Amino acid sequence: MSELVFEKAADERKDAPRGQTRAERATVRPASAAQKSQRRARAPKPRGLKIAAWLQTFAELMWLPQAACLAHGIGLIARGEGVSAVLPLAAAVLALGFLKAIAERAGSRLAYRTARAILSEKREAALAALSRRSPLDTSRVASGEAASVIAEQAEHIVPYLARFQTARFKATVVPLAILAVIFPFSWIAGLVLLIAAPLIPVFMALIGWSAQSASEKHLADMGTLNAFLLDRLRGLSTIRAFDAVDLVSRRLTLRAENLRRRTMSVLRIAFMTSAVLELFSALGVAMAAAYIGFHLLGQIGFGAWGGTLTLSEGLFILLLAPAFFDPLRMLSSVWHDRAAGEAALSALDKLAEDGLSMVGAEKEDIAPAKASDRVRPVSVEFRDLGFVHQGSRDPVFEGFNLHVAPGEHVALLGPSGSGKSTLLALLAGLAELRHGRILIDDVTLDDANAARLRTRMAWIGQNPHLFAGSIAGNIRLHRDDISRGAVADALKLASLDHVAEAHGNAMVGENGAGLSGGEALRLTLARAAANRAAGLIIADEPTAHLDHRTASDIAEALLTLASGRTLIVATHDPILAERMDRTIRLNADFREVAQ
Ligand SMILES: Nc1ncnc2c1ncn2[C@@H]1O[C@H](COP(=O)(O)OP(=O)(O)OP(=O)(O)O)[C@@H](O)[C@H]1O
Repeated sequence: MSELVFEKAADERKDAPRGQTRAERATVRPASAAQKSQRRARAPKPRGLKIAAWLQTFAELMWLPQAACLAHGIGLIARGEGVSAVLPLAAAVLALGFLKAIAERAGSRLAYRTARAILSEKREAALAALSRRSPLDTSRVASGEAASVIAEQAEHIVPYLARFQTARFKATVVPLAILAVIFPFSWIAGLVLLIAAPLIPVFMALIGWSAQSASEKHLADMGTLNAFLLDRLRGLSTIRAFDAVDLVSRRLTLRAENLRRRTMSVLRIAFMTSAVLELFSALGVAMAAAYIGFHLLGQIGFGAWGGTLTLSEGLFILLLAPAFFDPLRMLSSVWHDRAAGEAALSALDKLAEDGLSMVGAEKEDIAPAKASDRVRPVSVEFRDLGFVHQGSRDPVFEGFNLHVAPGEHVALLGPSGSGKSTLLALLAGLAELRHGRILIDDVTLDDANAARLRTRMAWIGQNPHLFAGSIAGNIRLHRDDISRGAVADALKLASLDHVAEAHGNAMVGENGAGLSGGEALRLTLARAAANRAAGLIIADEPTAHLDHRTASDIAEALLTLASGRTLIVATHDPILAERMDRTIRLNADFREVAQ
């Protein structure tokens, strides 16, 4: 039944609002304050990230004992001690360095692995939600937009989780630990750092507000440009046919220029953030160094709790001062990961939301039909059917009844909008009924049975979506259980074997480029034929937009395919309808059925 979903997805373009395709709309829009706080609440913090943050913080803290050993060693050398006194300290510095490197590496690996696992989970959830959604759901995200979010923007989550979250934790713990170590030696050096430090977050927050909005606008523009490109590439032949290539390329240039300006403003803010940070950290370190220098020279006597700092103590403070600012500098360098990461998380979460679901969408892991399965025609019954489209007030069906016997071939006729396609979609379980039941071989099409029943159906759509690839690949559609022989039989049945031979291993282009309209339809017939267990063929206007000769060829192939199977076909074609066992005429008021 997967082909049914694929083909309906291709029809989604007609659901886009007028004047602007959904693909054209921005993928990530600047968020309101409420949305932002919601997002922050959603940022995942699993155990792996917490452990990674602790490991990296531990690695950073290793500098404290290293600095102590270095300062003490230099103090010993200054006092004229021999190399033997310094050697154990040098060994300790080396050993601590190893420990630091190991902890740093383990922390980074764990952080990246966890972030990638979260990304995969989020991607899977988004894809699962998309596959559960009914093709009738008009609020479904456009394919271009979904592809851009899942494939490209989602990658921003990794640096956000792996770098920003751990950097933030380090920036909270490490400066406090360093202050706690410096204060017992000199309250004045601690005070200098304590005063310089908060200025950094304050300035970063001030700059961060504009950075956040600039980043979001940048991402939104990137999404719009992606969606615009994808949409226009898909419609390239239409653009050429209407001689609009120049106009479209001018619009593209305009959008690219907008994106360039946005990128520059994000970069400007990024440079400003790091300049401010460097300034304050340099000032902080310089002031601490000036105090220590003058204190050691005896020019400033206070600030060491009434005592005097030794050379080792002074050096120790001097070595720690830059390390005090390091985590803050790191945090600023990954500051921009946050905006992009949170926007990507929110876009993925939006995709993972459930909309109008197919019946039994949760149970898609049903074993496919085996080659040995024999085709068995099925009976179909619509009993007191009531259905209203999402967002619509007028019911399409109200008290509709119809029985189709096993092996019967039925045509649904009726004016445009009378509900033919809707009836076929309901039969395939693409939407929940308002009331009534659909029985297939006396089994109710409900959440428990729909997935299994769908394996016994084959769908032939009006606008079959053909994927770029070989003809055989397009028939098989990743259904590995379909053998080469089955593909050859299906091609023969759809009278497509000579076309397949002529094509050889040549690829069919996107949307069936390289095949005629009739051949593309035959390919859909072959897809249905390859499903050996399909006892029910559902065909939605298979001969629409075809010339008389091709239409009659397709009708012939359809009848061959449907022999020994139940066939329900929606059509406007009286010649095709005539060849069916029975014709059902749906009235325009959607209620009555005339036979
Ligand atoms: N996804 C949808 N959401 C809301 N309303 C819909 C949706 N699809 C169809 N409709 C509406 O339901 C009614 C029946 O549409 P349907 O496509 O079933 O008619 P049809 O008989 O197949 O028409 P046609 O012969 O032109 O294909 C129409 O009024 C249509 O506007």
